[in-house]
Amino acid sequence: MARRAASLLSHWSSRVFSVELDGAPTYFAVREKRRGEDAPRVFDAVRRGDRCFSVLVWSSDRVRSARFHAQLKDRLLGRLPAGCRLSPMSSFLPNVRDSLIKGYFLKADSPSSSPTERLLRDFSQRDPLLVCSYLNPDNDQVWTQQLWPDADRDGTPRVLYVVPSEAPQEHPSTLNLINSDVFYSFEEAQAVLKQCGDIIPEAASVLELLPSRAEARSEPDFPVIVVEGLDATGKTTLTQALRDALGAALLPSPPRCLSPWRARFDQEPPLIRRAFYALGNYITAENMRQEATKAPVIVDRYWHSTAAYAIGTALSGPPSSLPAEGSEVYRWPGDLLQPSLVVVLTLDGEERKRRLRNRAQGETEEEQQLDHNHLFRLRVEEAYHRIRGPACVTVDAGPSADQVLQQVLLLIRDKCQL
Ligand SMILES: Nc1nc2c(ncn2[C@H]2C[C@H](O)[C@@H](COP(=O)(O)OP(=O)(O)OP(=O)(O)O)O2)c(=O)[nH]1
Ligand SMILES: Nc1ncnc2c1ncn2[C@@H]1O[C@H](COP(=O)(O)OP(=O)(O)O)[C@@H](O)[C@H]1O
Repeated sequence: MARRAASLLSHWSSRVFSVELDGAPTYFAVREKRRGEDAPRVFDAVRRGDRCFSVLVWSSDRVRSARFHAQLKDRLLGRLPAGCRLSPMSSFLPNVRDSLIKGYFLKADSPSSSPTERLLRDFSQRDPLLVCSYLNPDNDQVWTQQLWPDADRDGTPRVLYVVPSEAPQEHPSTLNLINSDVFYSFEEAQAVLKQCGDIIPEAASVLELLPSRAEARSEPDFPVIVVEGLDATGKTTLTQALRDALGAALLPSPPRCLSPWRARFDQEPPLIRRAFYALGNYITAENMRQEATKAPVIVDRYWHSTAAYAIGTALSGPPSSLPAEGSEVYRWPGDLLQPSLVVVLTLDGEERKRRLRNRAQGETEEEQQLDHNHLFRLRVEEAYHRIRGPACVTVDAGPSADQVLQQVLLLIRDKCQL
């Protein structure tokens, strides 16, 4: 830990800091020498003399960091003076994957800010946090950053000058998705749940249900068809009708064997939650392989949902903030069985809302988000269409249930020679 801390701090002035203001990232860096540039945008709304701070989560244990970061905002808001405003913040070394650390930038409630400062000192001594204070000592455009503890080993304060920084080509939260929001191998996802063993007892039960290893290759005798789409697009209706029309096996995802623990893992931060869903897909793949020796197989959600919801959740802003088409983020895991056909149902927003209202069952927290957060829904929809892997066909789910069924049956006959 000490070695990684030393490495983290030794590259500190090479880092870029990103603070989200009204949903848009602004950037700054820190330099040893004072340069007469304008103050970075993040200080625009700060009155002269106000104090600002940043709180970044850092621990050599990524599960501990993920869980601490998930609780950090509530912990800060629960104890900071009411006037403090938190903005999501991250810091990274340009083009260095796994260099991303996340937290919050906060503007103190008043120039005195001593209650805030006292609280942050208390936090920084107990928790896996890197705390910085920001000052503009001469009341001019120049701001300084002071990384706590206040001084280097030889006792001199480690004061750096804050300068504007260019936006990176790709925001590192994009590359950070890989194997922390979206998992591209059985082992990577399994490793996260193994790391959770001492804090989430249910992880052991899930690990016991996993296949001994992931086996992508398979020449099933019968086709495997996955139906994907946002909530209330008609997946359940269509998959049940396809099962009856084709005499097929119908597999849910996550698989039924994980149902007892789904709600428990839905409470966890993305790193853990997405590893859980990713492992569910590997169990479903085993079930597909077995069932496809006897009859066609229909699956309600699979890898597309896992990846699209993870990407849509991890990033913010409009679909243009997603990684470009062709990015490695959209690749299919090399060890995950590919279905014969993926049908993605699309539906007009108002009709989807109407169907959602008509549907008896409740909504998951993510389904509610889909409705309240228009941009989240657009990001998920766009991610669905950028994912590469098996043949993926978009079907308009607007017509009647029977018309959609007939259209998909024609597709299956055409693509799967069934
Ligand atoms: N099945 C599945 N759902 C995921 C995954 N990642 C996130 N989710 C979210 C998407 C939805 O908000 C919610 C859907 O859960 P289910 O598929 O069990 O429910 P259901 O099939 O009833 O969803 P639906 O509203 O019918 O599309 O879970 C994943 O990897 N698999
Ligand atoms: N093609 C369709 N036309 C009209 N209503 C539909 C159609 N398909 C499904 N529905 C209705 O819309 C609601 C959501 O359908 P459902 O199959 O549960 O979607 P999903 O599984 O994607 O959430 C249900 O009340 C269902 O009866």
